Amino acid sequence: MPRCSPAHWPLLQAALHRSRQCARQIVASPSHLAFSVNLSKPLCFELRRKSIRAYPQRSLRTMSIATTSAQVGGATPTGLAPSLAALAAPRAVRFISASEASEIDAALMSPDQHGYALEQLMELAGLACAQTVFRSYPPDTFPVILVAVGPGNQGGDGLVAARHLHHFGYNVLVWAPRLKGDHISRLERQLRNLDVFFAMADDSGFEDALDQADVVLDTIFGFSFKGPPREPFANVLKALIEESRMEFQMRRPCPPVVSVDIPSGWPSERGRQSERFIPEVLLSLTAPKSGIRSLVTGSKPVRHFIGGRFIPKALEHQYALALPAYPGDEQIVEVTGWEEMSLEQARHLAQQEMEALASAPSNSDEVAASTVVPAGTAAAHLSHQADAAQKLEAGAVDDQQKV
Ligand SMILES: NC(=O)C1=CN([C@@H]2O[C@H](COP(=O)(O)OP(=O)(O)OC[C@H]3O[C@@H](n4cnc5c(N)ncnc54)[C@H](OP(=O)(O)O)[C@@H]3O)[C@@H](O)[C@H]2O)[C@H](O)CC1
Repeated sequence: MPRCSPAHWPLLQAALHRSRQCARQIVASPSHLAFSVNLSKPLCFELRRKSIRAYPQRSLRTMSIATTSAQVGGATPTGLAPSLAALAAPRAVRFISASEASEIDAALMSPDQHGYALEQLMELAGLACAQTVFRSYPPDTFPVILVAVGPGNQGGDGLVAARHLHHFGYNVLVWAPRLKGDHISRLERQLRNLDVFFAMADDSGFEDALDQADVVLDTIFGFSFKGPPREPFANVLKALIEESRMEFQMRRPCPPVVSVDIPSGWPSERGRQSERFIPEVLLSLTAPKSGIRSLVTGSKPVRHFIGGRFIPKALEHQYALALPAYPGDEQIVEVTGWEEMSLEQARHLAQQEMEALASAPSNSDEVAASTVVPAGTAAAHLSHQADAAQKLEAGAVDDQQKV
């Protein structure tokens, strides 16, 4: 097994980065580090005194590097491992169908499987919505937000988001014509106690609020929308459809819209272009849905985030979700312009991660000290590590790198 010195780490990072390979699942202990690489193009690494050579090798499955904390310059392996994963994450997402999304929700909320309560997931989903708005349209430039709330769970996400957005410093207007159920009433109560403004629950209430808004959070319908829109939502959706927007633009430019999972009114799998409005930003909860493929990929993708940081690794593997790494403590990760990953590729990746996990150190001391670091905990170090790797790529990683 090769020995690794501190000088090798940036080179290894650069090699992974350059070859766009994926170090997905990392197992680290004070004395051992192992990670799997994306087997679409397996790599072997040869460590040299001052450089590292990477070359394709068919049979290689998991690379192991023996090291010690002393050898990595005092940095903890858990600190190093995530930066590798983040640097090398693949820039592709897998799209799931509406029925897969419902199945995943059911598994998350089954007491016998993952045990979540809907309210917990809604809270995290709503926080992700609020973070997406804040990241895309900060309140110093876009102080007034209209949150359009629908009758299902996505409407609940919207009410949670409205509360967070209030605390983030926005002036929040809520349009919510059909609030029902105990939990939804509690969320409404929380907002009313914060003096959040509720617009009249009809078309004119929506249009007045739209007139004042600098940005709109569209949480009317998610992946359970079916058939032609029914009142009281039909006219409001018309107002958001592009042609109606143009009329509106004669009075004032239409505010940008942030949609969740799928723009409201879009059929979740396919549908006519004329029935759609185009949001500026899309947040996919859990994983992108197949209905938004054309919106977020190709030559003119809208800004795209993934949120809903609550998927256990086992579930991610079961559905081959191939989720990207979330940076640090954030609830969203930006994936704008990422292309589609096929189901086959995603399954392959899931298989590799499971193998990497299975090949974790088995020695009892090591197991006790080891930490399984999912790629999702990785990217806190992303930007400065990426800069460092780019510089290294330009200079230190020389012609010895053959990939
Ligand atoms: N795991 C996660 O990522 C989570 C995501 N969440 C969010 O939940 C939605 C899906 O929630 P769901 O309640 O299943 O569905 P919707 O929010 O899309 O709305 C269903 C309601 O919409 C009504 N509906 C459906 N079609 C129409 C229509 N054509 N016209 C009018 N109204 C319509 C439907 O009414 P029915 O009478 O048909 O029952 C429902 O009332 C997901 O997208 C995420 O945003 C969860 O919050 C947490 C987990």
